[in-house]
Amino acid sequence: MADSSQDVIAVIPAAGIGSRMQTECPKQYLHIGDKTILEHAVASLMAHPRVGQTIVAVSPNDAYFSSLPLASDPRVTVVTGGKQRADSVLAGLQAAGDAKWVLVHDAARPCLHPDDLENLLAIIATSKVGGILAAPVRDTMKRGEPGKALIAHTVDREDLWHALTPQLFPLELLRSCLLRALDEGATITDEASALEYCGFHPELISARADNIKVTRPEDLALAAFYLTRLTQTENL
Ligand SMILES: Nc1ccn([C@@H]2O[C@H](COP(=O)(O)OP(=O)(O)OP(=O)(O)O)[C@@H](O)[C@H]2O)c(=O)n1
Ligand SMILES: C[C@](O)(CO)[C@H](O)COP(=O)(O)O
Repeated sequence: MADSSQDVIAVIPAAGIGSRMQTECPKQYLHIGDKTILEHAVASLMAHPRVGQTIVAVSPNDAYFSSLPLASDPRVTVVTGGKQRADSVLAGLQAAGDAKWVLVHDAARPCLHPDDLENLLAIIATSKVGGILAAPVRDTMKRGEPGKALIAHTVDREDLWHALTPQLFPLELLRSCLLRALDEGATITDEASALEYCGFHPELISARADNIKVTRPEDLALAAFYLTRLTQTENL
């Protein structure tokens, strides 16, 4: 029977190939300690009492997911992802039950801090549009000349943020915005961009910068370091 305190579902896009990581297996299946990056990412959401059904979108050619304990967890549903990240997220949403809100979290972000998840979920009490975890830009930002490694100008970093995940939205609103944006050929790199395309202004929830996405080879050691620190300080 569904638990009514679990009013949020989670969708984990995990159908990427990790081309920038240059490893043999997709990066979400690399191990940090005794778990894969995907398992760390899923566990960080499932640890929250409000999170119920968790939907993982994997590649049609995936050869790894079925051997993980997650594959036989009754709270986990697996779906086939698509060509782009947004297609994978949409495939996950199409398999969702009747929860009102959905958290979307990259399979490649294993270092989510529970306080950031709590801060994001807190907006459910006041928001009709949803929001995302984000980190204010710290460095001086340069715009390059198109196609050249030459500085065109310095970009004002005031009000500039790094978009992170999880991103939290009313399920039906996200589904309809993604369908419209994809149908109209918009560029959608995260869920918020689908809502922006449809005229909404999701909230920015200031979050820790150590919630990194493992993208390039050098990120793996950093993620392992952050995760060890998180496990030690939070007793996870
Ligand atoms: N068609 C796709 C592409 C990406 N993703 C997922 O979206 C998240 C963020 O994407 P990114 O870091 O770009 O992952 P990859 O696409 O795997 O990496 P790359 O761009 O280096 O190939 C990852 O969890 C990835 O598995 C997905 O579910 N479906
Ligand atoms: C969703 C995301 O992680 C937000 O930072 C990001 O957009 C994923 O894709 P990218 O191609 O690595 O930007």
